[in-house]
Amino acid sequence: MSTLHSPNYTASTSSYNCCFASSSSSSSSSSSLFVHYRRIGVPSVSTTYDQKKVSLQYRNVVRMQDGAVAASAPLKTKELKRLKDELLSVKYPAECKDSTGFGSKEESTVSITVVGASGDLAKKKIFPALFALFYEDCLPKHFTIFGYARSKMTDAELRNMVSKTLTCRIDKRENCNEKMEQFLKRCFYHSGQYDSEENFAELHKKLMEHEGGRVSNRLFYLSIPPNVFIDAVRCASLSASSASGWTRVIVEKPFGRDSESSAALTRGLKQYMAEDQIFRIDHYLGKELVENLSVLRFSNLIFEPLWSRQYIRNVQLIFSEDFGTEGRGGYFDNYGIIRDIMQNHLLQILALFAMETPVSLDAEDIRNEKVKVLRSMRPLQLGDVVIGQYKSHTKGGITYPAYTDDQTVPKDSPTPTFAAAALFIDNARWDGVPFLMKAGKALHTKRAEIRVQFRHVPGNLYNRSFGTDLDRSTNELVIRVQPDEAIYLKINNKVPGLGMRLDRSNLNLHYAARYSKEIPDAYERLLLDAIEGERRLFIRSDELDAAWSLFTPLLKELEEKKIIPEYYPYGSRGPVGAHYLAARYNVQWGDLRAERHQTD
Ligand SMILES: NC(=O)C1=CN([C@@H]2O[C@H](COP(=O)(O)OP(=O)(O)OC[C@H]3O[C@@H](n4cnc5c(N)ncnc54)[C@H](OP(=O)(O)O)[C@@H]3O)[C@@H](O)[C@H]2O)C=CC1
Ligand SMILES: O=C1O[C@H](COP(=O)(O)O)[C@@H](O)[C@H](O)[C@H]1O
Repeated sequence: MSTLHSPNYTASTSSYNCCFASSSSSSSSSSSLFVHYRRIGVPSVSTTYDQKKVSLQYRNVVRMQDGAVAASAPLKTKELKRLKDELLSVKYPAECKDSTGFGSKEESTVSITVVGASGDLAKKKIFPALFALFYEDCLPKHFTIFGYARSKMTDAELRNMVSKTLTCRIDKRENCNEKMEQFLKRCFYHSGQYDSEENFAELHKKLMEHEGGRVSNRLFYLSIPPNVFIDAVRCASLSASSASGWTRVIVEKPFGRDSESSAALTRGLKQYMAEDQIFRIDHYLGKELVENLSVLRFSNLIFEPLWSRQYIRNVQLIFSEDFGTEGRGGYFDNYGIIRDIMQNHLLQILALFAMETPVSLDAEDIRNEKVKVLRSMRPLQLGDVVIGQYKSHTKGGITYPAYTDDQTVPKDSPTPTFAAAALFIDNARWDGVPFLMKAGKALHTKRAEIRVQFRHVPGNLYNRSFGTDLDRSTNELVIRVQPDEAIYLKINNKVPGLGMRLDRSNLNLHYAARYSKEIPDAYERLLLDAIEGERRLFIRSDELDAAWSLFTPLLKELEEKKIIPEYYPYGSRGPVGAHYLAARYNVQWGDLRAERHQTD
């Protein structure tokens, strides 16, 4: 057993505590080393961490589950010392990356303006994500946050509003209140119109005061309705751009309603900003398990060889919410579930799932592959789509509203709140494999997952043991994006005992059990990436065009033919038509099958 001694490496040059354990004593010629270092709160955004260097030089150094580093193979004392020195000179990145985007750390500053700061998204997601980044020391030393909206508010009122939605990580609550106060002191407010260059010029003046003559980098987060996107970008660009550093804009969806309006929006934005200044956000790309999709595929030998029509029978992308459009009916009625979820979140996941191996992890290489796969897809056919809308339902004495009970929704609205669709990728890898999507509001459960159903084992010796439902014997890989993140693979195994009975079990990577760390919110990752100029998780304009060309003809047809949605009760499993659609491709929805068979 290793003994643990902690030389408490908190020298001023190091931001980490280290502890070393040796198998005998530290003076022995051969020791095993256990190094655990933990950040102690010094901002590390400009530190560098060369993991490659460490792993090349010390092949027996491995990263552990909680970010610790361990070297369990015996090391010579000289090596041990060299490793110690090396590790102390290398800074651990925590969850933050190199700050190359910030310019020289001491000289530059980042100003983040949340345009539409009085709104729902700003309160619910953007300010909490910025606070989480601050809490994790991921923001640069010099930063300022401005809220901008038409509502009249003082700085104190903004801080009061923002403070109501801030929370600290549940796994690390040290100095929580203190950190919140420090954060709120860096938040300010300016009231103005979205189309007023004059009002943005006033904002510019205030930003300059806070920037104090440093190189200024400016990020505008457009958390406003799409009809004012271009006005706000024009004013920000003409009156509040940085003269010395970068200026970037994060644009929230919806990016148009169809190919034409999306192209018009892109043209409008590009009048004032270059493509590399525009960060189109799809927050599903920032979710932990969506980020992990490429790691799973490209860093495990066992998956990639199976990742094609040869072994995969169908892929299912499932999104469901157990609440309706409450409060957002006005927005939703103009878009519907296909535009709200399928054309962006689910399609983005599909592209990452199905793309070819990119040349590198560079943003452009990944986005090139995503565009290729989107362009290989067949536009959706009306016959391959089922739409639904939720109706009122009473359960346990509680009456849940119909979609059209919302005051902001017309009584006769045909807008779908549910849709299921079969999509196809006409390329060599995926020819003939149905990709089934299902998205709905006011269903019985909240979940987002990817289900990969594999083919039957040819000539399976154990077929007799499975009874009549042979589909139950096929392997299924489930990537549960939320809630309760997990990746599990269903396999067949023998029930222990003298007989020969088969069972189905899950090989399960359950995140909560495996990692004690709280999973960051998608907006944290994406905001940090935008600050750092990392575009990998943002949508490029040609990707957007390709995505819209798949859905626009269908959306037009649905609207022109005034297709009536199939009604389903609030809190149900959705329209039965979705089952017929799946059955046409010889598929059973994995989520519903899982509910029928507890072990699935
Ligand atoms: N809320 C959410 O969960 C999500 C939102 N989005 C997108 O993010 C953006 C912001 O969403 P959200 O915060 O919900 O939007 P809100 O409707 O809350 O609008 C944000 C702010 O914009 C201003 N505003 C509202 N309506 C108008 C209007 N007609 N003309 C000009 N200004 C207006 C208001 O500020 P003031 O009156 O003070 O100027 C409001 O506080 C939208 O594009 C939305 O589609 C995307 C994903 C999820
Ligand atoms: O973009 C949107 O996403 C949310 C769901 O996001 P999640 O992170 O909570 O899963 C959805 O409710 C909303 O309608 C849609 O606009």
